[in-house]
Amino acid sequence: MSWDSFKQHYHPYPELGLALDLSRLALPEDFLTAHEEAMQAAFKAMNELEAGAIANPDEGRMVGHYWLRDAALAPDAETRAAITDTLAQIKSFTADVHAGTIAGPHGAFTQLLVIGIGGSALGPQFVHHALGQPAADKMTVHFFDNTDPDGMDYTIAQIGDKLAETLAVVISKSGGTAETRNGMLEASVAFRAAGLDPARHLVAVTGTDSKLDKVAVAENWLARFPMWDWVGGRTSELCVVGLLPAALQGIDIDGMLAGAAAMDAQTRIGVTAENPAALLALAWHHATAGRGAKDMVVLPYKDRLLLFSRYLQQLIMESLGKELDLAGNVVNQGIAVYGNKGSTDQHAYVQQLREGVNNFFVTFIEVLKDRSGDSIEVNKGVTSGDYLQGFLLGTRDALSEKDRTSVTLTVNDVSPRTIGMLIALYERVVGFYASLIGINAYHQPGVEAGKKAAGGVIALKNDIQTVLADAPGKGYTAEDLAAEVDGDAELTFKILEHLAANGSLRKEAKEPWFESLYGA
Ligand SMILES: O=P(O)(O)OC[C@H]1O[C@](O)(CO)[C@@H](O)[C@@H]1O
Repeated sequence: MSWDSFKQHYHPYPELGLALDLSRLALPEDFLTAHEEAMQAAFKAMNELEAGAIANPDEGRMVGHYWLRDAALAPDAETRAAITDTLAQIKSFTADVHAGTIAGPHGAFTQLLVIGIGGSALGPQFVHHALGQPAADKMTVHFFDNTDPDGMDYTIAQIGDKLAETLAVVISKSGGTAETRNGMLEASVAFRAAGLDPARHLVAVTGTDSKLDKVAVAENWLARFPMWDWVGGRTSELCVVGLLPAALQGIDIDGMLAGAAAMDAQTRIGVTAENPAALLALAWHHATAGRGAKDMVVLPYKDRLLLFSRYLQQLIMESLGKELDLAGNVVNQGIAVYGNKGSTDQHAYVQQLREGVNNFFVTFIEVLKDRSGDSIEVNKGVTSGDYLQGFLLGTRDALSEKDRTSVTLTVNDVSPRTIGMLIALYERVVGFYASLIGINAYHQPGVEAGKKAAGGVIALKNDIQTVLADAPGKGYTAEDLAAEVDGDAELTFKILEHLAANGSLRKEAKEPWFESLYGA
Protein backbone atom coordinates (compact mmCIF):
# COMPACT_ATOMS: atom_id res chain seq x y z
CA MET A 1 0.00 0.00 0.00
CA SER A 2 1.27 3.46 -0.74
CA TRP A 3 2.49 5.75 2.01
CA ASP A 4 0.54 8.62 0.41
CA SER A 5 -2.72 6.69 0.62
CA PHE A 6 -1.92 5.75 4.21
CA LYS A 7 -1.28 9.40 5.10
CA GLN A 8 -4.59 10.36 3.54
CA HIS A 9 -6.68 7.69 5.23
CA TYR A 10 -4.99 7.24 8.61
CA HIS A 11 -6.95 9.04 11.34
CA PRO A 12 -5.16 9.25 14.72
CA TYR A 13 -7.00 10.44 17.85
CA PRO A 14 -4.04 10.77 20.26
CA GLU A 15 -6.13 12.07 23.16
CA LEU A 16 -8.23 8.90 22.95
CA GLY A 17 -5.30 6.56 22.29
CA LEU A 18 -6.96 5.29 19.13
CA ALA A 19 -6.30 5.39 15.40
CA LEU A 20 -8.38 4.34 12.42
CA ASP A 21 -6.77 3.26 9.17
CA LEU A 22 -9.06 3.18 6.14
CA SER A 23 -6.28 3.09 3.57
CA ARG A 24 -6.88 -0.56 2.64
CA LEU A 25 -10.47 -0.08 1.54
CA ALA A 26 -9.73 1.20 -1.96
CA LEU A 27 -11.82 4.26 -1.23
CA PRO A 28 -12.86 6.47 -4.14
CA GLU A 29 -11.76 10.11 -4.24
CA ASP A 30 -15.28 11.29 -3.41
CA PHE A 31 -15.59 8.97 -0.38
CA LEU A 32 -16.41 11.78 2.04
CA THR A 33 -18.29 14.11 -0.27
CA ALA A 34 -20.53 11.51 -1.90
CA HIS A 35 -22.36 10.74 1.34
CA GLU A 36 -21.99 14.06 3.12
CA GLU A 37 -25.67 14.93 2.93
CA ALA A 38 -26.68 11.50 4.24
CA MET A 39 -24.04 11.75 6.97
CA GLN A 40 -25.33 15.15 8.07
CA ALA A 41 -28.82 13.64 8.27
CA ALA A 42 -27.36 10.83 10.40
CA PHE A 43 -25.79 13.40 12.76
CA LYS A 44 -29.14 15.16 13.03
CA ALA A 45 -31.00 11.91 13.77
CA MET A 46 -28.39 11.03 16.39
CA ASN A 47 -28.70 14.47 18.03
CA GLU A 48 -32.46 14.01 18.22
CA LEU A 49 -32.04 10.53 19.67
CA GLU A 50 -29.65 11.84 22.32
CA ALA A 51 -32.11 14.63 23.14
CA GLY A 52 -34.79 12.07 23.96
CA ALA A 53 -36.71 11.57 20.69
CA ILE A 54 -38.76 8.38 20.34
CA ALA A 55 -35.99 6.81 18.25
CA ASN A 56 -37.59 3.37 18.50
CA PRO A 57 -41.04 4.20 17.11
CA ASP A 58 -42.18 0.55 16.90
CA GLU A 59 -41.92 0.14 20.64
CA GLY A 60 -42.60 3.84 21.40
CA ARG A 61 -39.31 4.14 23.26
CA MET A 62 -36.50 6.62 23.70
CA VAL A 63 -33.00 5.27 23.10
CA GLY A 64 -30.79 6.52 25.91
CA HIS A 65 -27.67 4.42 26.25
CA TYR A 66 -25.50 7.50 25.67
CA TRP A 67 -26.91 9.11 28.85
CA LEU A 68 -25.53 6.27 30.95
CA ARG A 69 -22.03 7.75 30.82
CA ASP A 70 -23.11 11.36 31.14
CA ALA A 71 -26.32 11.56 33.11
CA ALA A 72 -26.45 15.34 32.65
CA LEU A 73 -27.47 14.69 29.03
CA ALA A 74 -30.61 12.76 29.97
CA PRO A 75 -33.77 14.63 28.96
CA ASP A 76 -35.40 14.93 32.39
CA ALA A 77 -34.56 15.02 36.08
CA GLU A 78 -36.18 11.66 36.77
CA THR A 79 -33.98 9.86 34.24
CA ARG A 80 -30.89 11.69 35.46
CA ALA A 81 -31.62 10.61 39.03
CA ALA A 82 -32.31 7.02 37.94
CA ILE A 83 -28.85 6.83 36.32
CA THR A 84 -26.89 8.39 39.18
CA ASP A 85 -28.82 6.64 41.96
CA THR A 86 -28.41 3.25 40.30
CA LEU A 87 -24.67 3.78 39.82
CA ALA A 88 -24.44 4.62 43.54
CA GLN A 89 -26.48 1.51 44.36
CA ILE A 90 -24.11 -0.66 42.28
CA LYS A 91 -21.11 0.76 44.10
CA SER A 92 -22.51 0.44 47.61
CA PHE A 93 -23.81 -3.10 46.98
CA THR A 94 -20.41 -4.09 45.55
CA ALA A 95 -18.56 -2.55 48.49
CA ASP A 96 -20.79 -4.49 50.90
CA VAL A 97 -20.18 -7.75 49.04
CA HIS A 98 -16.43 -7.19 48.97
CA ALA A 99 -16.40 -6.22 52.65
CA GLY A 100 -18.44 -9.29 53.55
CA THR A 101 -21.26 -7.19 54.99
CA ILE A 102 -23.50 -8.85 52.44
CA ALA A 103 -22.35 -12.46 52.60
CA GLY A 104 -23.36 -16.09 52.25
CA PRO A 105 -24.17 -18.37 55.20
CA HIS A 106 -20.53 -19.33 55.69
CA GLY A 107 -18.81 -16.05 54.90
CA ALA A 108 -17.97 -13.70 52.03
CA PHE A 109 -19.15 -14.33 48.49
CA THR A 110 -16.16 -15.32 46.37
CA GLN A 111 -18.00 -16.69 43.30
CA LEU A 112 -20.29 -14.79 40.96
CA LEU A 113 -22.75 -16.65 38.73
CA VAL A 114 -24.21 -14.39 36.04
CA ILE A 115 -27.43 -15.74 34.50
CA GLY A 116 -28.60 -14.04 31.30
CA ILE A 117 -28.60 -14.37 27.52
CA GLY A 118 -28.02 -12.18 24.45
CA GLY A 119 -27.52 -8.57 25.45
CA SER A 120 -27.85 -9.67 29.07
CA ALA A 121 -24.75 -11.89 28.78
CA LEU A 122 -22.53 -10.98 25.83
CA GLY A 123 -21.31 -7.63 27.18
CA PRO A 124 -20.62 -9.01 30.67
CA GLN A 125 -18.78 -12.01 29.15
CA PHE A 126 -16.69 -9.79 26.87
CA VAL A 127 -15.70 -7.44 29.68
CA HIS A 128 -15.09 -10.24 32.17
CA HIS A 129 -12.63 -11.88 29.79
CA ALA A 130 -11.05 -8.66 28.52
CA LEU A 131 -10.38 -7.07 31.88
CA GLY A 132 -10.06 -9.98 34.29
CA GLN A 133 -6.98 -10.29 36.49
CA PRO A 134 -7.12 -13.92 37.60
CA ALA A 135 -4.68 -13.38 40.46
CA ALA A 136 -6.35 -10.21 41.71
CA ASP A 137 -10.06 -10.38 40.81
CA LYS A 138 -12.34 -9.90 43.79
CA MET A 139 -14.65 -12.68 42.64
CA THR A 140 -14.45 -15.61 40.23
CA VAL A 141 -17.10 -15.20 37.55
CA HIS A 142 -19.20 -17.94 35.91
CA PHE A 143 -22.01 -17.71 33.38
CA PHE A 144 -25.25 -19.50 32.55
CA ASP A 145 -26.06 -18.11 29.08
CA ASN A 146 -28.24 -20.89 27.71
CA THR A 147 -30.85 -23.48 28.62
CA ASP A 148 -28.43 -26.36 27.97
CA PRO A 149 -28.69 -28.67 31.01
CA ASP A 150 -25.21 -30.11 30.52
CA GLY A 151 -23.75 -26.61 30.09
CA MET A 152 -25.25 -25.61 33.44
CA ASP A 153 -24.01 -28.81 35.11
CA TYR A 154 -20.53 -27.99 33.81
CA THR A 155 -20.64 -24.54 35.37
CA ILE A 156 -22.03 -25.79 38.67
CA ALA A 157 -19.26 -28.41 38.74
CA GLN A 158 -16.71 -25.62 38.23
CA ILE A 159 -18.16 -23.79 41.22
CA GLY A 160 -17.81 -27.10 43.07
CA ASP A 161 -17.96 -26.86 46.84
CA LYS A 162 -18.15 -23.06 46.71
CA LEU A 163 -21.93 -22.76 46.20
CA ALA A 164 -22.31 -21.32 49.70
CA GLU A 165 -19.95 -18.53 48.59
CA THR A 166 -21.81 -17.92 45.32
CA LEU A 167 -23.78 -14.80 44.49
CA ALA A 168 -26.09 -15.32 41.50
CA VAL A 169 -27.08 -12.26 39.45
CA VAL A 170 -30.06 -12.93 37.18
CA ILE A 171 -30.23 -10.43 34.32
CA SER A 172 -33.22 -10.03 32.03
CA LYS A 173 -34.55 -6.74 30.78
CA SER A 174 -37.93 -8.21 29.90
CA GLY A 175 -37.88 -10.55 32.88
CA GLY A 176 -39.60 -13.20 30.78
CA THR A 177 -36.80 -14.82 28.77
CA ALA A 178 -37.21 -18.60 28.98
CA GLU A 179 -33.52 -19.52 28.95
CA THR A 180 -32.77 -17.11 31.78
CA ARG A 181 -35.76 -18.28 33.84
CA ASN A 182 -34.63 -21.88 33.41
CA GLY A 183 -31.11 -20.92 34.49
CA MET A 184 -32.47 -19.22 37.59
CA LEU A 185 -34.59 -22.31 38.44
CA GLU A 186 -31.65 -24.68 37.87
CA ALA A 187 -29.38 -22.52 40.05
CA SER A 188 -32.05 -22.47 42.76
CA VAL A 189 -32.23 -26.27 42.74
CA ALA A 190 -28.43 -26.46 43.00
CA PHE A 191 -28.48 -24.09 45.99
CA ARG A 192 -31.22 -26.12 47.69
CA ALA A 193 -29.40 -29.40 47.01
CA ALA A 194 -26.44 -27.93 48.88
CA GLY A 195 -28.71 -27.06 51.81
CA LEU A 196 -28.78 -23.37 50.93
CA ASP A 197 -31.68 -20.91 50.66
CA PRO A 198 -31.58 -19.53 47.05
CA ALA A 199 -33.11 -16.20 48.10
CA ARG A 200 -29.96 -15.50 50.18
CA HIS A 201 -27.87 -15.79 47.00
CA LEU A 202 -29.99 -14.28 44.25
CA VAL A 203 -30.00 -10.75 42.83
CA ALA A 204 -32.31 -9.53 40.04
CA VAL A 205 -31.48 -7.04 37.30
CA THR A 206 -34.69 -6.40 35.41
CA GLY A 207 -37.48 -4.02 34.51
CA THR A 208 -39.72 -2.94 37.38
CA ASP A 209 -42.73 -5.25 37.75
CA SER A 210 -41.47 -7.76 35.19
CA LYS A 211 -42.11 -11.45 35.91
CA LEU A 212 -38.57 -11.79 37.23
CA ASP A 213 -38.99 -8.69 39.39
CA LYS A 214 -42.17 -10.13 40.90
CA VAL A 215 -40.42 -13.41 41.75
CA ALA A 216 -37.53 -11.48 43.35
CA VAL A 217 -39.97 -9.45 45.46
CA ALA A 218 -42.10 -12.45 46.42
CA GLU A 219 -39.06 -14.52 47.44
CA ASN A 220 -37.29 -11.60 49.08
CA TRP A 221 -34.05 -11.87 47.09
CA LEU A 222 -30.88 -10.18 48.30
CA ALA A 223 -31.21 -7.19 45.98
CA ARG A 224 -33.02 -5.85 42.89
CA PHE A 225 -31.55 -3.46 40.33
CA PRO A 226 -33.55 -1.66 37.64
CA MET A 227 -33.40 -1.84 33.87
CA TRP A 228 -35.12 0.82 31.83
CA ASP A 229 -37.07 0.53 28.61
CA TRP A 230 -34.87 3.25 27.07
CA VAL A 231 -31.80 0.99 27.17
CA GLY A 232 -31.83 -1.79 24.57
CA GLY A 233 -30.42 -5.20 25.48
CA ARG A 234 -27.53 -5.00 23.00
CA THR A 235 -26.54 -1.53 24.20
CA SER A 236 -26.88 -2.32 27.90
CA GLU A 237 -23.26 -3.10 28.79
CA LEU A 238 -22.79 0.28 30.45
CA CYS A 239 -25.92 0.08 32.60
CA VAL A 240 -26.41 -2.33 35.53
CA VAL A 241 -26.25 -5.29 33.13
CA GLY A 242 -22.53 -4.86 32.57
CA LEU A 243 -21.51 -2.58 35.41
CA LEU A 244 -22.72 -4.75 38.30
CA PRO A 245 -20.89 -7.96 37.26
CA ALA A 246 -17.78 -5.94 36.34
CA ALA A 247 -17.76 -4.04 39.63
CA LEU A 248 -18.25 -7.27 41.60
CA GLN A 249 -15.30 -8.80 39.72
CA GLY A 250 -13.25 -5.78 40.77
CA ILE A 251 -13.07 -4.00 37.41
CA ASP A 252 -12.79 -0.21 37.34
CA ILE A 253 -16.27 0.70 36.09
CA ASP A 254 -15.61 4.43 36.36
CA GLY A 255 -12.74 3.92 33.92
CA MET A 256 -15.07 2.15 31.49
CA LEU A 257 -17.66 4.91 31.77
CA ALA A 258 -15.00 7.61 31.33
CA GLY A 259 -13.68 5.89 28.20
CA ALA A 260 -17.18 5.69 26.76
CA ALA A 261 -17.86 9.34 27.62
CA ALA A 262 -14.61 10.41 25.91
CA MET A 263 -15.53 8.45 22.80
CA ASP A 264 -19.07 9.88 22.87
CA ALA A 265 -17.62 13.39 22.92
CA GLN A 266 -15.41 12.64 19.90
CA THR A 267 -18.18 10.90 17.97
CA ARG A 268 -20.69 13.69 18.63
CA ILE A 269 -18.64 16.04 16.44
CA GLY A 270 -20.67 16.88 13.35
CA VAL A 271 -17.65 16.99 11.04
CA THR A 272 -17.34 13.66 9.27
CA ALA A 273 -13.57 13.73 8.82
CA GLU A 274 -13.05 14.27 12.56
CA ASN A 275 -15.55 11.70 13.76
CA PRO A 276 -14.27 8.09 13.91
CA ALA A 277 -17.78 6.64 14.19
CA ALA A 278 -18.92 8.52 11.09
CA LEU A 279 -15.82 7.43 9.19
CA LEU A 280 -16.34 3.80 10.19
CA ALA A 281 -20.03 3.91 9.24
CA LEU A 282 -19.07 5.23 5.81
CA ALA A 283 -16.35 2.59 5.59
CA TRP A 284 -18.92 -0.14 6.25
CA HIS A 285 -21.16 1.42 3.65
CA HIS A 286 -18.40 1.39 1.08
CA ALA A 287 -17.13 -2.10 1.97
CA THR A 288 -20.58 -3.71 1.86
CA ALA A 289 -22.09 -1.58 -0.93
CA GLY A 290 -24.60 -0.32 1.65
CA ARG A 291 -26.49 -3.61 1.54
CA GLY A 292 -24.41 -6.14 3.42
CA ALA A 293 -22.81 -7.44 0.22
CA LYS A 294 -19.73 -8.42 2.24
CA ASP A 295 -19.32 -9.91 5.71
CA MET A 296 -17.31 -8.28 8.45
CA VAL A 297 -14.50 -10.46 9.83
CA VAL A 298 -13.34 -9.08 13.18
CA LEU A 299 -9.74 -10.03 13.91
CA PRO A 300 -8.36 -8.64 17.17
CA TYR A 301 -4.70 -9.52 17.67
CA LYS A 302 -5.09 -9.84 21.42
CA ASP A 303 -6.42 -12.80 23.38
CA ARG A 304 -8.34 -10.54 25.74
CA LEU A 305 -10.46 -9.27 22.85
CA LEU A 306 -11.52 -12.76 21.80
CA LEU A 307 -15.16 -12.18 22.71
CA PHE A 308 -15.37 -8.78 21.04
CA SER A 309 -16.52 -10.31 17.76
CA ARG A 310 -19.29 -12.21 19.52
CA TYR A 311 -20.37 -9.04 21.31
CA LEU A 312 -20.28 -7.08 18.04
CA GLN A 313 -22.16 -9.86 16.28
CA GLN A 314 -25.28 -9.17 18.34
CA LEU A 315 -24.82 -5.39 18.38
CA ILE A 316 -24.48 -5.21 14.61
CA MET A 317 -26.62 -8.08 13.35
CA GLU A 318 -29.58 -7.58 15.70
CA SER A 319 -29.51 -3.84 14.95
CA LEU A 320 -28.97 -3.87 11.20
CA GLY A 321 -30.45 -7.20 10.10
CA LYS A 322 -33.88 -5.93 9.09
CA GLU A 323 -36.46 -6.92 6.51
CA LEU A 324 -38.01 -3.48 6.10
CA ASP A 325 -36.57 0.01 5.81
CA LEU A 326 -38.09 3.02 7.54
CA ALA A 327 -40.40 3.59 4.56
CA GLY A 328 -41.70 0.01 4.75
CA ASN A 329 -39.87 -1.31 1.68
CA VAL A 330 -38.50 -4.85 1.79
CA VAL A 331 -34.71 -4.40 1.91
CA ASN A 332 -33.36 -7.43 3.87
CA GLN A 333 -30.48 -5.39 5.25
CA GLY A 334 -27.63 -6.40 7.54
CA ILE A 335 -23.93 -7.14 7.81
CA ALA A 336 -22.82 -10.62 8.85
CA VAL A 337 -20.14 -10.51 11.55
CA TYR A 338 -17.76 -13.24 12.64
CA GLY A 339 -14.21 -13.72 13.86
CA ASN A 340 -12.13 -14.87 16.77
CA LYS A 341 -8.58 -13.60 17.14
CA GLY A 342 -5.27 -13.34 15.41
CA SER A 343 -2.88 -14.83 14.90
CA THR A 344 -4.77 -17.97 15.94
CA ASP A 345 -7.21 -17.65 13.03
CA GLN A 346 -4.29 -17.57 10.63
CA HIS A 347 -3.97 -21.28 11.31
CA ALA A 348 -7.69 -21.86 10.74
CA TYR A 349 -9.59 -19.89 8.12
CA VAL A 350 -7.26 -17.17 6.86
CA GLN A 351 -6.44 -19.56 3.98
CA GLN A 352 -9.93 -18.98 2.61
CA LEU A 353 -9.80 -15.26 3.28
CA ARG A 354 -6.73 -14.93 1.07
CA GLU A 355 -7.57 -17.37 -1.69
CA GLY A 356 -11.22 -18.29 -1.45
CA VAL A 357 -14.44 -16.43 -2.02
CA ASN A 358 -13.93 -12.66 -1.64
CA ASN A 359 -17.12 -11.97 0.30
CA PHE A 360 -15.80 -10.10 3.35
CA PHE A 361 -13.80 -7.21 4.66
CA VAL A 362 -11.64 -7.51 7.75
CA THR A 363 -11.55 -5.30 10.82
CA PHE A 364 -8.08 -5.76 12.28
CA ILE A 365 -7.70 -4.62 15.87
CA GLU A 366 -4.16 -3.84 16.92
CA VAL A 367 -3.21 -3.31 20.56
CA LEU A 368 0.10 -1.50 20.96
CA LYS A 369 0.88 -2.53 24.54
CA ASP A 370 2.03 -6.15 24.67
CA ARG A 371 1.73 -6.95 28.38
CA SER A 372 2.07 -5.27 31.75
CA GLY A 373 5.52 -6.67 32.59
CA ASP A 374 8.72 -7.25 30.65
CA SER A 375 8.99 -9.69 27.77
CA ILE A 376 11.56 -12.37 27.18
CA GLU A 377 13.36 -12.62 23.86
CA VAL A 378 12.15 -15.52 21.75
CA ASN A 379 14.83 -14.77 19.13
CA LYS A 380 17.66 -12.33 19.58
CA GLY A 381 16.03 -8.94 20.28
CA VAL A 382 12.58 -10.22 19.35
CA THR A 383 9.60 -10.80 21.66
CA SER A 384 6.35 -12.77 21.35
CA GLY A 385 4.60 -9.42 21.01
CA ASP A 386 6.82 -8.52 18.05
CA TYR A 387 5.65 -11.73 16.42
CA LEU A 388 2.01 -10.89 17.15
CA GLN A 389 2.41 -7.55 15.41
CA GLY A 390 4.36 -9.20 12.62
CA PHE A 391 1.53 -11.61 11.97
CA LEU A 392 -1.03 -8.80 11.98
CA LEU A 393 0.91 -6.63 9.56
CA GLY A 394 1.90 -9.61 7.43
CA THR A 395 -1.66 -10.94 7.16
CA ARG A 396 -2.96 -7.48 6.30
CA ASP A 397 -0.43 -7.20 3.47
CA ALA A 398 -1.11 -10.73 2.29
CA LEU A 399 -4.82 -9.92 2.04
CA SER A 400 -4.29 -6.53 0.41
CA GLU A 401 -2.14 -8.16 -2.27
CA LYS A 402 -5.16 -10.24 -3.23
CA ASP A 403 -7.59 -7.28 -3.19
CA ARG A 404 -9.13 -8.28 0.12
CA THR A 405 -10.06 -5.04 1.86
CA SER A 406 -9.61 -4.21 5.53
CA VAL A 407 -9.95 -1.56 8.20
CA THR A 408 -7.45 -1.35 11.06
CA LEU A 409 -8.29 0.02 14.47
CA THR A 410 -5.30 0.62 16.73
CA VAL A 411 -5.66 1.11 20.48
CA ASN A 412 -2.98 1.66 23.11
CA ASP A 413 -3.97 -1.11 25.49
CA VAL A 414 -6.78 -3.26 26.84
CA SER A 415 -7.84 -1.19 29.84
CA PRO A 416 -11.26 -0.28 31.27
CA ARG A 417 -11.01 3.05 29.46
CA THR A 418 -10.23 1.44 26.10
CA ILE A 419 -13.01 -1.13 26.47
CA GLY A 420 -15.48 1.66 27.29
CA MET A 421 -14.26 3.53 24.20
CA LEU A 422 -14.67 0.54 21.92
CA ILE A 423 -18.20 -0.14 23.16
CA ALA A 424 -19.20 3.49 22.68
CA LEU A 425 -17.54 3.68 19.26
CA TYR A 426 -19.40 0.70 17.84
CA GLU A 427 -22.72 1.67 19.40
CA ARG A 428 -22.53 4.93 17.48
CA VAL A 429 -21.25 3.41 14.24
CA VAL A 430 -24.30 1.14 14.23
CA GLY A 431 -26.59 4.13 14.79
CA PHE A 432 -24.99 6.16 11.99
CA TYR A 433 -24.92 3.23 9.59
CA ALA A 434 -28.62 2.53 10.25
CA SER A 435 -29.36 6.15 9.31
CA LEU A 436 -27.29 5.86 6.13
CA ILE A 437 -29.30 2.83 4.98
CA GLY A 438 -32.62 4.07 6.37
CA ILE A 439 -33.51 1.34 8.84
CA ASN A 440 -34.56 1.23 12.50
CA ALA A 441 -31.55 -0.04 14.47
CA TYR A 442 -33.35 -0.18 17.78
CA HIS A 443 -35.99 -2.88 17.49
CA GLN A 444 -35.71 -6.65 16.84
CA PRO A 445 -39.03 -7.90 15.43
CA GLY A 446 -37.33 -10.91 13.85
CA VAL A 447 -36.43 -12.70 17.07
CA GLU A 448 -40.02 -13.33 18.11
CA ALA A 449 -40.86 -15.94 15.46
CA GLY A 450 -38.41 -18.51 16.84
CA LYS A 451 -39.56 -17.91 20.43
CA LYS A 452 -43.22 -18.44 19.46
CA ALA A 453 -42.38 -21.59 17.52
CA ALA A 454 -40.41 -22.93 20.51
CA GLY A 455 -43.50 -22.40 22.66
CA GLY A 456 -45.49 -24.48 20.16
CA VAL A 457 -42.93 -27.29 20.39
CA ILE A 458 -43.21 -27.41 24.19
CA ALA A 459 -47.03 -27.52 23.94
CA LEU A 460 -46.81 -30.35 21.39
CA LYS A 461 -44.40 -32.27 23.64
CA ASN A 462 -46.88 -32.01 26.53
CA ASP A 463 -49.73 -33.29 24.30
CA ILE A 464 -47.60 -36.22 23.13
CA GLN A 465 -46.73 -37.23 26.67
CA THR A 466 -50.37 -37.02 27.74
CA VAL A 467 -51.41 -39.39 24.94
CA LEU A 468 -48.59 -41.82 25.76
CA ALA A 469 -49.35 -41.75 29.48
CA ASP A 470 -53.02 -42.52 28.78
CA ALA A 471 -52.09 -45.71 26.90
CA PRO A 472 -49.27 -47.38 28.83
CA GLY A 473 -47.64 -50.23 26.93
CA LYS A 474 -49.00 -49.14 23.58
CA GLY A 475 -46.49 -48.37 20.78
CA TYR A 476 -47.07 -45.54 18.30
CA THR A 477 -45.22 -44.54 15.17
CA ALA A 478 -44.35 -40.85 14.97
CA GLU A 479 -46.89 -40.45 12.19
CA ASP A 480 -49.74 -42.08 14.16
CA LEU A 481 -48.96 -40.05 17.21
CA ALA A 482 -48.83 -36.82 15.18
CA ALA A 483 -52.32 -37.61 13.86
CA GLU A 484 -53.51 -38.31 17.41
CA VAL A 485 -52.30 -34.93 18.76
CA ASP A 486 -53.03 -33.06 15.55
CA GLY A 487 -49.36 -32.12 15.32
CA ASP A 488 -46.68 -31.94 12.65
CA ALA A 489 -45.14 -35.39 11.95
CA GLU A 490 -41.55 -34.17 11.72
CA LEU A 491 -41.78 -32.19 14.96
CA THR A 492 -43.44 -35.18 16.65
CA PHE A 493 -40.61 -37.47 15.47
CA LYS A 494 -37.93 -35.06 16.72
CA ILE A 495 -39.63 -34.74 20.13
CA LEU A 496 -39.99 -38.53 20.45
CA GLU A 497 -36.32 -39.09 19.64
CA HIS A 498 -35.31 -36.52 22.27
CA LEU A 499 -37.59 -38.09 24.90
CA ALA A 500 -36.26 -41.56 24.08
CA ALA A 501 -32.63 -40.41 24.34
CA ASN A 502 -33.37 -39.06 27.81
CA GLY A 503 -35.14 -42.18 29.06
CA SER A 504 -38.55 -40.50 29.19
CA LEU A 505 -40.17 -43.11 26.95
CA ARG A 506 -39.58 -46.50 25.37
CA LYS A 507 -38.43 -46.81 21.77
CA GLU A 508 -38.64 -49.99 19.70
CA ALA A 509 -36.43 -49.48 16.66
CA LYS A 510 -37.86 -50.79 13.35
CA GLU A 511 -36.88 -50.79 9.69
CA PRO A 512 -37.42 -48.46 7.94
CA TRP A 513 -36.67 -45.99 10.74
CA PHE A 514 -40.00 -44.19 10.47
CA GLU A 515 -41.86 -47.38 11.48
CA SER A 516 -40.17 -47.28 14.92
CA LEU A 517 -42.58 -47.46 17.86
CA TYR A 518 -42.64 -45.18 20.89
CA GLY A 519 -44.61 -45.71 24.09
CA ALA A 520 -44.83 -45.01 27.80
O1 LIG B 1 -32.69 -9.25 28.69
P1 LIG B 1 -33.74 -10.13 28.14
O2 LIG B 1 -35.08 -9.46 28.12
O3 LIG B 1 -33.79 -11.44 28.87
O4 LIG B 1 -33.42 -10.42 26.63
C1 LIG B 1 -32.25 -11.06 26.22
C2 LIG B 1 -32.02 -10.90 24.75
O5 LIG B 1 -33.11 -11.42 24.03
C3 LIG B 1 -33.43 -10.59 22.93
O6 LIG B 1 -34.59 -9.91 23.24
C4 LIG B 1 -33.59 -11.37 21.66
O7 LIG B 1 -34.45 -12.42 21.85
C5 LIG B 1 -32.25 -9.64 22.84
O8 LIG B 1 -32.55 -8.50 22.17
C6 LIG B 1 -31.89 -9.48 24.27
O9 LIG B 1 -30.62 -8.94 24.45
